[in-house]
Amino acid sequence: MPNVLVLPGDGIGLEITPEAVKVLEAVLKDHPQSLKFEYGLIGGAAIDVVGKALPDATLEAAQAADAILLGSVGGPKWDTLPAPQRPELGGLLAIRKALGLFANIRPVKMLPMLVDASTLKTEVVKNVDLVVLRELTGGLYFGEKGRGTNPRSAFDNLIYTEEEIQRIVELGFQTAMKRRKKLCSVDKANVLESSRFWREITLEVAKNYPEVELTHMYVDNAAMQLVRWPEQFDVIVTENMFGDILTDLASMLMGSIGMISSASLNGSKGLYEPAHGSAPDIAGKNIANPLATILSGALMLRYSFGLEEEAQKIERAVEQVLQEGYRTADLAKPGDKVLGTREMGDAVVKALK
Ligand SMILES: NC(=O)c1ccc[n+]([C@@H]2O[C@H](COP(=O)([O-])OP(=O)(O)OC[C@H]3O[C@@H](n4cnc5c(N)ncnc54)[C@H](O)[C@@H]3O)[C@@H](O)[C@H]2O)c1
Ligand SMILES: CC(C)[C@H](C(=O)O)[C@@H](O)C(=O)O
Ligand SMILES: [Mg+2]
Repeated sequence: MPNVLVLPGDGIGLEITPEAVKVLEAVLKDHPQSLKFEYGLIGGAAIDVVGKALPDATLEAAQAADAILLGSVGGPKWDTLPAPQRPELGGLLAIRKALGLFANIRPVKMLPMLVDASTLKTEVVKNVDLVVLRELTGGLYFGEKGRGTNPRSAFDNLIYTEEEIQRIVELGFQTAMKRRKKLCSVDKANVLESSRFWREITLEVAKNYPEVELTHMYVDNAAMQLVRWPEQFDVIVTENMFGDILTDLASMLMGSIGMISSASLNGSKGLYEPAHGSAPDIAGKNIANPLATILSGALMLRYSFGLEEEAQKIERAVEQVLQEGYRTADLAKPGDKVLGTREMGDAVVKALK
């Protein structure tokens, strides 16, 4: 039986991962393919218990697992630690790098019943259906960093190799081929040498995909265009930090940061997590939106286990619950039926039936 390593992490990670597990168990009940869930520590929770954000036992379990479900890491309690030991660098970035999870897929699709929840006008968001492919194991996050020779200065190096660019851009073209055949590569080639190189490699890869319409866009313009006319995008491929920022922005097209799921892939293994963080401001109150994590569970069934039908069942159940007017607080408008984190998980399970 395939096993899934569940890493709840910190803050609302502890509240949202059980809801995704609950939904995965429910959708696979009576199914010939069942999953075994194992649990591990990551982030601040791991620092507190074993003194390390990515314990060896967690990494070994992740290497052995067929897929990983992660909540979120970080919080004020660990903010004063030196950067490499913090939950973010020492935990999350470390596991992404160790498993070579270079491709982060973040779908941004407007659900019709959430059009009203968006802060943008209906006509701007109603047809949004795009996917961001974020390079996840290179760039600024992983370059050499530190204090300069003048200790009152600091630096972070942004380096991309040909291979790192090629493989994510290649996936961008392959993804576009299965969709509307439009790929927008986002960079800052008017300033950054790494972006000029990114563009050069992208143009080389493009020769193998003549059917795909390739455009290049500077990241500042891309941020503006995502708000102005998001429908123009089909597949966006971009480097690590630009993808981080643009996907938080894009989540609001769907009404909430609590709606954006993600899959981080290396070609054989997948780690699935919501794009949002540990939300210390609402942690422990049973008000966080678990849908991004539940939808990440659907991505797990799709990408790691080939269970497309079951993945769609989860997606349809989420839509049904929202269609019935149920909302977590982040999505709620006056008159909506507001559910807590657990109750939203229960509602999705019920809608599966
Ligand atoms: N993948 C991750 O584990 C991840 C991602 C982003 C941030 N972080 C970490 O999380 C901590 C908090 O960071 P932040 O505040 O900048 O970002 P955040 O995403 O945790 O929260 C930003 C805002 O969105 C809200 N929010 C986030 N998820 C929500 C959900 N599911 N339902 C309802 N509201 C939600 C929060 O309440 C907060 O107001 C930091 O330590 C940061 O490093 C971790
Ligand atoms: C917590 C942080 C390191 C992480 C990132 O920037 O990759 C998060 O913001 C994300 O989007 O997954
Ligand atoms: Mg982020």
